[in-house]
Parts: sequence; C-alpha cells; structure tokens
Amino acid sequence: MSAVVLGIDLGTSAVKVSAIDKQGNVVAQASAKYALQQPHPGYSEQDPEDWVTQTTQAIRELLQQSEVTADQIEGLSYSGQMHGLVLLDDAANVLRPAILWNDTRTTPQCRKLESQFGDDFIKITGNRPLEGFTLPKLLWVKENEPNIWKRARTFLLPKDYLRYRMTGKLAMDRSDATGTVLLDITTSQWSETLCNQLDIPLTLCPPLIESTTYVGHINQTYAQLSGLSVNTKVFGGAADNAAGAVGAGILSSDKALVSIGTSGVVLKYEDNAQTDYRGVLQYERHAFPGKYYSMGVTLAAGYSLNWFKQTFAPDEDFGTVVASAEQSTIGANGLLFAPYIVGERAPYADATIRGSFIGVDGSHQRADFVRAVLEGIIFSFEDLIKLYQHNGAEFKTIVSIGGGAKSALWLQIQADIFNCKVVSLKNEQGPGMGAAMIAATGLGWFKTLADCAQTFVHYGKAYYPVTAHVAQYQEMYRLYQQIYVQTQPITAGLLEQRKQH
Ligand SMILES: Nc1ncnc2c1ncn2[C@@H]1O[C@H](COP(=O)(O)OP(=O)(O)O)[C@@H](O)[C@H]1O
Ligand SMILES: O=C(CO)[C@@H](O)[C@H](O)COP(=O)(O)O
Repeated sequence: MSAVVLGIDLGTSAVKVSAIDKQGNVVAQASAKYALQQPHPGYSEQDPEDWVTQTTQAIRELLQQSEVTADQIEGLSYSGQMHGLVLLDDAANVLRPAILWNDTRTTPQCRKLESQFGDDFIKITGNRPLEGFTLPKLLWVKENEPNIWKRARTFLLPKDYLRYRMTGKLAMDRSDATGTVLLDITTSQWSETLCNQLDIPLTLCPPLIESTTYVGHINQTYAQLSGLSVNTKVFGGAADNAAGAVGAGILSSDKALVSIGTSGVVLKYEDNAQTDYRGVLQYERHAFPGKYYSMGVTLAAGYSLNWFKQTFAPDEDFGTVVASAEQSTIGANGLLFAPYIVGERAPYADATIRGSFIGVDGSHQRADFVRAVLEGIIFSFEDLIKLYQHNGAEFKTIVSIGGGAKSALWLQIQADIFNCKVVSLKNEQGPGMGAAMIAATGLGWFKTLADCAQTFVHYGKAYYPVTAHVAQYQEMYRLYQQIYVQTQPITAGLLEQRKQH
C-alpha cells in the first residue's frame, strides 16, 4: 500500500481517526468514545487525558485491524471540537477539567463583556460574547477559581492539547483561535485591547499558526504509546466546523454546510470579514488562508437524539431508533419538539431556555416522539437558513455531514424542510476528511486545499424536496416558530426551580 495521511477528528462524543490515500479514498477508520461530565445544570466538562488515551486507542486499533502500517503514514492533522478551555501550568500540566463549548455557566461574564465593550466587541472579534466561547470561560476561572488562575501559564483548545501531547509543541491554529473571541478578526493576532482591558496576560495566549503549518514530528513518547512512527509529520489542523467545510468542499457561498454532530451547525463560506450578522451568527477564520465562514449553532442537535436514545431506548442502536420514525408521519402525527435541552446559541442566544414536546396526545407512540426529535432539530436549522436568506443568501445545494448524515430518512427530512437539494458525502466524516486534506496539503501533495478538494471530496446520494412534504412542513414550521417565545418564561422558571432545590 502507498502513502496515506491520518485525519483525527476530536469530536464531543468520540474521536474518529481516518487513514486516507493520495486519491482521497478512506482506507481505514477507527474510533473511540469518551464521556461528558455534567456536574450541575449548564455545566459540561471533559478530562483532556481521555482525549489522549482514546485517540491512542483508536490509532492502535487502526494499525492493528487494517493493512495500514506506521511507515505509510506520511502526515497527520486534526479537526477539533471548538472553544473548550484547557488550562495548563508552567510544566504544561492540565489544571482543571476542560470547560466545553456547550457549557453555559458563563452568562454573568458575557453580560459584563457586553457592558464593558458594547458593539466594539463584535468589531474586534467578529462575534458577540456568548457562553460557549473561550474568553468568558477564562474570566469565569479568574473570578471563581483564583488559585487555579494564579497557576495558569497558557491555555489551549481541545485538539491543540492533543497535538501538544503528540509533538511536545504548544500552538493554536487561527481557525480555532477566532472561536476564543480573544483574537482580533481583522489582524488575526491576539487582541491586545481585550487582554489589557481584561487583565489577561498576553503571555497566556499560545503561539498562532495556520491550519497547514508544519508543527513537528510525532515525538518518541507518543510513538511508543501509539505505534506511530517518529517520521510522521504533524500539521496544525482546524476547528471542526472549518475542517468539516473543507472536507465537504464548501468553497463558495451558494452551498451551505449542515452538520449534525453533538451540536448542529448551518455554515456559509465568506470571502471576507465584511458581512454583518450583528453577532447573531458566528464569524470565524477559515482553514483556507485569508478566508472566513459564518455559522449558526444549535447546541443540542445530535445531542438531543442521543439524550432521547439513552433515556428511552438505551439498548437500541442509533440506526434502529432513527428508522423507527418511519412508522410515524410527516409532522410526527401533530407532535413538535424544540431541541433546547441545554439552552440555545442561535438564533436565540439563551442559556435559560429548555426543550419541550408540544401537542402530546394520548394516541402518540414512541415512533412519533423519535420523529418529532428528528424534525425539531431540522426546524431549528431552518431558523438559521431563514436568517441567511433574509441576509440575501441563495443556497443551491446543502451538503450534510456528521453522525446525523448516516440516516437516509433524516437527509430526506432535511431536503423537505429546507426545500432544497441535500447531498451527503460518500463518507459522512467531513471533519476527519478535512483534517486529512490539511495534512495532504501541508505535505505538498497538493498546492492548495482547494486543489486537494478536487481529488478528495466525493459526494454521495442527493435528496430532493418532495412538494407535498414541503407544504406540510411549512405548516409545522409556522407553529414551531412560536415555541421559543411561548415557552421561554416557563422553561426558564423551571430551570430556576431546579437550581434552588
Ligand atoms: N445511524 C445514525 N443515524 C442518525 N444519526 C446518528 C446515527 N449514529 C449517530 N447519529 C447521531 O450522530 C451524533 C454523533 O455525531 P458525530 O458527528 O460523531 O458527533 P461528534 O463529532 O460531536 O462526536 C449522535 O449524537 C447521533 O445523534
Ligand atoms: O460550539 C461549536 C461551534 O461553535 C460546536 O460545533 C463544537 O465545535 C462541537 O462540535 P461537534 O462535537 O458537535 O462536532
């Protein structure tokens, strides 16, 4: 077998490692899961050591169970869950569990940032201060854990920590760094204004690199642990949504990306940082040098289905649970689900909203609830598609990736609710493919990521909207749109009750 690259996708539920050859074929894959800790409502943490041990296990399994040998792996790179705060001391030891993107404890810090900086915050960072981003997490630790803050010497994002453990080099790539909201989006450097005014030492911010920057080789220690070769070259990598967009070939603004991982994302390629979504959508540096993307995030997309399965069908696999929705109807026999089960980020930035089933009837069966969950998640994406359309976007194709794209039924529901052609990838691992493309381009197999996309991106089946379904879903969506406003005070009140008792 000839040369391959590894794409390592460090997701929220699992790490997925893919070996890809020079023609863009996936020749081997392995994955390993890890847990999410939610010690209090709104908290979401992971142990960075789990990312390292599970990545090592997945790599070992890939080497043992496929014909790929360590010598064939010329390079590797990463796609990583965004925003998670990994704080390190002066010996690069982890100081506390990582605080993740879907942790919403930082509302007071966000309100303070808003009152201190007003609209300047969006001008500097391209984003509103929202709970999930890294800067409010840094401020939370500073205020609530002063002893840990005193010992902090640097911070990293999840995949940067993994890269550090594999190479011994500390760095953060710019596509992920924008998601800290401590980066100046115009200069692509750490914002001295924010650091100075918030009393955050600039020295806490790690060196910045590009996605395709060569960082180093696999170090001796990690080679011994994993079975990888010390000759394998390591490249920067990207935020999972940037990597997903690369892996899905989103190189123009007429294609949108929809991702159903733990989170849900609707993403648009942006040529420059000029478009103003007033902070309702996120604005991020892309993995393509000098390019950007905007996106809206549903905090609990795949996570809502995961919650439903764990709670009501723990012994069934995802495929079986999702397929059971075929027994229900379009509109789930008149049942609606709003996926706000850990709060929401876009279009409603609200840490206190919670989810709901609306219209529960004595005749409803489990299949209706499953169908309502699948449809409710896509209605939450439709909110974001509509927002883009109001800003002038015209999408001809939607490329759907992530674990949710494994289901043909769910892809058809997307086409019917979006009223747009939806295509999947031959291999649903968009972020992992994007990470492999970053390594392939960094190695010089291709001149640019766009050149690499010509060879590596393979689209699978296309799903077209069915006119009769579209009409029914438009009716349901009109009702869905009322849920946020109508349920907000009730669910926020319930959350308050829960916190008090
Ligand atoms: N067979 C399936 N059909 C539909 N959805 C699935 C299937 N398997 C997994 N999923 C969904 O995909 C999610 C995981 O997607 P993934 O992209 O791996 O997430 P992450 O990158 O956050 O770890 C699960 O939470 C689940 O909702
Ligand atoms: O917070 C965001 C993006 O802003 C999330 O999209 C995370 O990046 C996690 O991604 P998945 O694990 O769901 O892929």
